[in-house]
Amino acid sequence: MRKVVIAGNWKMYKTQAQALEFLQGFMLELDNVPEEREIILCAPFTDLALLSKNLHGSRVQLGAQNVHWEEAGAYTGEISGPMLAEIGVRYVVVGHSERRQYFGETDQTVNLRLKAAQKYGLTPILCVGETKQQRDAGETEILIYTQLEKALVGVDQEKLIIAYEPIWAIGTGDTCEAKEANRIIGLIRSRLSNQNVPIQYGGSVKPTNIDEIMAQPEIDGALVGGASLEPQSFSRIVNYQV
Ligand SMILES: O=C(CO)COP(=O)(O)O
Repeated sequence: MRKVVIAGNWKMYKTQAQALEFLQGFMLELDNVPEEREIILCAPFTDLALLSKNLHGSRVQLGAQNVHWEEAGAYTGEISGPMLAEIGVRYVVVGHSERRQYFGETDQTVNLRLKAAQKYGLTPILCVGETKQQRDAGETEILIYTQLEKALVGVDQEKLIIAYEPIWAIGTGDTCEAKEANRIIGLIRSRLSNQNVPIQYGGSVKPTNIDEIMAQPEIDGALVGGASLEPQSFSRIVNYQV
């Protein structure tokens, strides 16, 4: 059985005060969420220790948005797996398109980060997805296969989540049709050796489209940006109706 995993990616939003305010509203809305749904908040580094304390004993797990491949070293501005694990972080987003686009992330560095995450006990959420230009050129499948192949060399598929995030659907309100997301996610699964890897959809997931997305047989969850910032909208998403 594949696990359902709903993760919020807060990106570069929320001071500690704002993170606490979010929890006050959000935690009240989880009572009816079926137990088998994994709920993760991927927060900025400065929020993680505080969130860890406040989420202790709750069902909400903590994720980071990046991890370096070395245990320690002269890497100004980076963060290591042991630093994250020590404060209770369990997941980490790796290879998000914003990191690839603005911070020079490549399939090779994605691969290094995935292996490091696993080495230090974190479950990585690997993001893959095409640009509008690549989609229009009919290159979606080959691009995703290449991203997967290069990212997954030496990676343990027992401790992995994948998120299909078409770049043209991120932050645009332009969601990928649920059926098309389902098709691509099926193709991603066909390239994996472990058929139990949860595969999420990400890109303009909202309270208004989550039910249709989660109704798709191949889609195991969502990676949610903007709509994870408000307690009401993210709680509606984790409370999706089947
Ligand atoms: O990038 C995303 C999640 O990682 C998606 O962002 P939006 O939900 O804001 O489109």
